[in-house]
Amino acid sequence: MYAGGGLAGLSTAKYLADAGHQPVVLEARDVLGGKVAAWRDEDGDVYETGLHIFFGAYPNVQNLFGELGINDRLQWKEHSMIFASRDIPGQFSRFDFPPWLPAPWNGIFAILRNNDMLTFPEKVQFALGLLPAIIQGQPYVEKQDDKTVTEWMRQQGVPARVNDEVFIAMAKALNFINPDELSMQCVLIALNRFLQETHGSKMAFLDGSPPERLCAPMAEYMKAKGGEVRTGARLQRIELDSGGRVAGFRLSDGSLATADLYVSAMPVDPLKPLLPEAWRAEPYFSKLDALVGVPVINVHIWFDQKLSTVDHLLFSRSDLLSVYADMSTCCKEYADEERSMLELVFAPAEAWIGRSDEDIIAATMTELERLFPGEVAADGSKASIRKYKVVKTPRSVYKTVPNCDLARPSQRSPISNFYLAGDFTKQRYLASMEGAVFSGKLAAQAIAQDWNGRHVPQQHSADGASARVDAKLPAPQPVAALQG
Ligand SMILES: Cc1cc2nc3c(=O)[nH]c(=O)nc-3n(C[C@H](O)[C@H](O)[C@H](O)COP(=O)(O)OP(=O)(O)OC[C@H]3O[C@@H](n4cnc5c(N)ncnc54)[C@H](O)[C@@H]3O)c2cc1C
Repeated sequence: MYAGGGLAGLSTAKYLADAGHQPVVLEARDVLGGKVAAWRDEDGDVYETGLHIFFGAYPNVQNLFGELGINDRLQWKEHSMIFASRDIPGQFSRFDFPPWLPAPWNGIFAILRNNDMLTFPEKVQFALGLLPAIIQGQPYVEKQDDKTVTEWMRQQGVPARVNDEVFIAMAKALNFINPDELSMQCVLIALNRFLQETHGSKMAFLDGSPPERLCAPMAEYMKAKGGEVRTGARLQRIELDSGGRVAGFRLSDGSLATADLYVSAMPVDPLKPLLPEAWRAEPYFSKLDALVGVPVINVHIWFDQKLSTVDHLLFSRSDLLSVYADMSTCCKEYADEERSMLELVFAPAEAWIGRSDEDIIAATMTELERLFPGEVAADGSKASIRKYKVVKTPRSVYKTVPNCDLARPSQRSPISNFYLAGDFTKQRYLASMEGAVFSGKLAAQAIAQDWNGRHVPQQHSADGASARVDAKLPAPQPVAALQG
């Protein structure tokens, strides 16, 4: 029984269905996908919770697409990173990764070739700052969770301009916050993947609405194996038995959903208030208090004409915006040769999440004036807005501030019949679609290990006692089959 029909819940269910279980996914909303959820407006146009990019460094997502037979739905773009100029309106600067060079040389080549953003001495100083990470590897990366990106830059003697030119954009893209808040560990994890894997930073767009093009095939796959998906089924209380284990999920309609095993694949913010009092003293659960979702806003503007955009993700490097794309060019289902639809991530959004849609659109238009000086005017006197949609997520992915990595829980909880999945749970891919899918796979793997019928699993009880748990479930497939 799984609460949460985002990518983590669907991934857990998919991999447990593969292992012979009959998962039931309970999703509170009437749409699957969670942070990749999307809707259609009265014209049939899609608007989304977030502009989503898939990276080459997402092996579990790519395996999943392969297993579902939907590889062709990923629209891979040129291997480049494109940044708007901070000083010259309408100018862009590219980092092009040559296809004929393997990692890390393709990345080094791309950085050395770009002279618009950093000078050669600044690149050298940044590379020197990174030396400890290159020499000491993962232990060093983990230690950097105690400082922000800005603090790390200062400590390593990296010029402040490197922070301003590159890392404001990167921090906003990674976690919707600025580098003076983001943990340096987060940046090093991303850089590591991008520099170690030849295609790590290559980007793809899904070819249409995520609930239809990705979540539906996941749901169909597990349903074909005996699973079930119920939308509009909101978990309201976790009922316990006399031993402190889960006895059932009480739903908001008053019904009690029962099963052999329970998984929460909800985001950390709605999970915390649902944790039973009896579990709260356990550090595994109490430390979740340190994880808090960050606000973000996703803006869609449909224009009456085609703007001069490219078929790629763009880093806006503007104060209020993070990344954006012309979805009428980048995404097959949203294609329109005559008119643009810009999808833009508005971040940091703390000060804006309570503001009206009109205010947010007006602020976005002012930023767009700089990005499209010949085509967009804030007063709408150039390209006109046909319509817009603003989707606010007051608590999105967990805010990756220093020291919060320690609070991320493993998928196996101290309660023997309760597991966690979700991008915030411990896995090596941060809060991302890859992290969500991988967390589901790890939760399925933990369940398979604990309930494989060949041994009685250890109960990791809050009081440290080991209790017997009946292995009632069908024997799953070998655990190795679940690994990414
Ligand atoms: C604006 C934006 C842009 C993003 N861009 C990218 C990107 O480019 N690349 C990338 O990799 N990642 C990106 N992400 C992050 C990515 O979307 C998430 O990391 C991932 O989708 C999280 O999946 P999840 O299953 O862990 O959580 P969620 O998607 O939040 O799913 C949790 C589910 O639980 C449900 N739920 C909540 N409470 C209950 C309850 N009481 N009972 C039952 N169900 C409940 C929710 O409705 C939801 O469906 C972006 C996120 C946002 C918001």
